[in-house]
Amino acid sequence: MVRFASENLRTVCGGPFSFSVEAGKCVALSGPSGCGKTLLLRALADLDPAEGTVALDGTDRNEMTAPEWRRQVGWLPAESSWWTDVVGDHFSNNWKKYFHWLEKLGFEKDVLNWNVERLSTGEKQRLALVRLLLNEPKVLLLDEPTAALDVSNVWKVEEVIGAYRRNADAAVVWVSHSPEQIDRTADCHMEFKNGTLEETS
Ligand SMILES: Nc1ncnc2c1ncn2[C@@H]1O[C@H](COP(=O)(O)OP(=O)(O)OP(=O)(O)O)[C@@H](O)[C@H]1O
Repeated sequence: MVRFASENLRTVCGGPFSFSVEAGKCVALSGPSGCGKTLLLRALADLDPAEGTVALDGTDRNEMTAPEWRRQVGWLPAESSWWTDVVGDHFSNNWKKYFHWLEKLGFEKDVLNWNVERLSTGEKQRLALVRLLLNEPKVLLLDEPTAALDVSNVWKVEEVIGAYRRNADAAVVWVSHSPEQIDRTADCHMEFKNGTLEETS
């Protein structure tokens, strides 16, 4: 089943971008710095205006409210935003159901009481991932989700995303600069070339 598809999408930086991701599959996107990867993810998440169409399970983005689209099409930015002082304030009430993800990523329950100011870049990155998964999105748009992490944490994050993908049958679009990571995680690899996307495998 095609879970997520874009057709002739154009951002300020390029296009047309046409690709689809089946339920439970992962498409990796790569390309040089500044080629427009983040802008494409933001357009897919309906955060920036863009020409063209994007559909989730056959339903066009314009047929849903923006909050509903963004809940189901979850965007993990390269740099996460935190809007209150305490970590736990950012987590939805179902955090207990998914506490094992926090544990898997090296945290104890106490992390919910931590002040956001003390978080390292890598801690923010891992916590922002769990925060996103708590919304149970059908699509994950991941912008370099392991960029700030050591090897051991890279593998843990890959495992959590892989487990979520399988369990939720989620479609994943994963921006990565690492060919090894793309080999480990993706079913298909698309590269930015001349302002658009070319499939490499
Ligand atoms: N709102 C905007 N209007 C016009 N140009 C923009 C806008 N936002 C970003 N850009 C430019 O578009 C280009 C692509 O930016 P983008 O953040 O998508 O790159 P990227 O491929 O994600 O890069 P990196 O790998 O460094 O994160 C950059 O040159 C950037 O300066």
